Amino acid sequence: MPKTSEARPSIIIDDVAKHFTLRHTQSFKELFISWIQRKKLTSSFQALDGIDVRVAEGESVALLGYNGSGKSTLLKLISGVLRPDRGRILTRGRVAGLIEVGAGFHPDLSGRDNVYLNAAILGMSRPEIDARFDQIVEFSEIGEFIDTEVKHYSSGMFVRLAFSVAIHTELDILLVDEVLAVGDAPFREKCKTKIRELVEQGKTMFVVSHDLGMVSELCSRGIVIRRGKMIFDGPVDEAVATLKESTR
Ligand SMILES: Nc1ncnc2c1ncn2[C@@H]1O[C@H](COP(=O)(O)OP(=O)(O)OP(=O)(O)O)[C@@H](O)[C@H]1O
Repeated sequence: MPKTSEARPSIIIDDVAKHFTLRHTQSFKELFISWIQRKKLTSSFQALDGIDVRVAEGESVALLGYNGSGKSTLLKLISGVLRPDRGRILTRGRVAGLIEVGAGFHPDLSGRDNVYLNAAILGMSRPEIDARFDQIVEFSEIGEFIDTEVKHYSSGMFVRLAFSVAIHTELDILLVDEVLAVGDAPFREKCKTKIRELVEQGKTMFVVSHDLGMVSELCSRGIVIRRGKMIFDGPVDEAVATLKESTR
């Protein structure tokens, strides 16, 4: 599918800014001393500023940047977990976020129960989950551990199950934050294949990763963020080069 700006927009990010308030006290004593000394108890940190992005339906976009540049914050804004201070974010269709993977997982529940719980959170009905349950488990390769409480899972198993649930839901936009780094090599390959399939089906993909080889393979477009500002938006190879040339 040609990735032109004439395609229907899937995500519109319009002059978005987000700040966080940083606290500088821990205990009541510190709070009291700061108050006596008239020291500021908090400061404001601008995590994102003036972000303008339009993503067309079916585009796969890599979000690149060094640690703390604001990538996860932007994905959380797109998914609606956070709200921008300024600007607006519009998304078309259902957004499935692999952001804080397993955030909806309950450690004391079995893999099976967590599949039902998370798929329901992602908007699937009970009959839909019943129909896809075997596929979800098969893709995750959890096998006989599906009835074990997830607190006994390894971190890779946990991510595999969470990823599998998310990609088997009915989605239009998939937000992927670094999860692919956690699975082992065979699973990563399988995820890449699945992501390519989803892109071919016209789904929109926003991928955050430090694995530049992988994002170059999966994405056609790259956006580079440095200290909360967008410094590049264009072909993914040029985005990777821009990142490598830039400093934190
Ligand atoms: N809830 C919060 N409260 C205060 N500061 C925050 C909060 N969330 C993020 N930040 C700060 O905002 C900045 C951007 O964080 P973010 O997680 O978006 O970076 P990132 O580019 O995803 O980094 P990484 O590559 O390390 O995952 C960081 O300095 C972080 O400390």
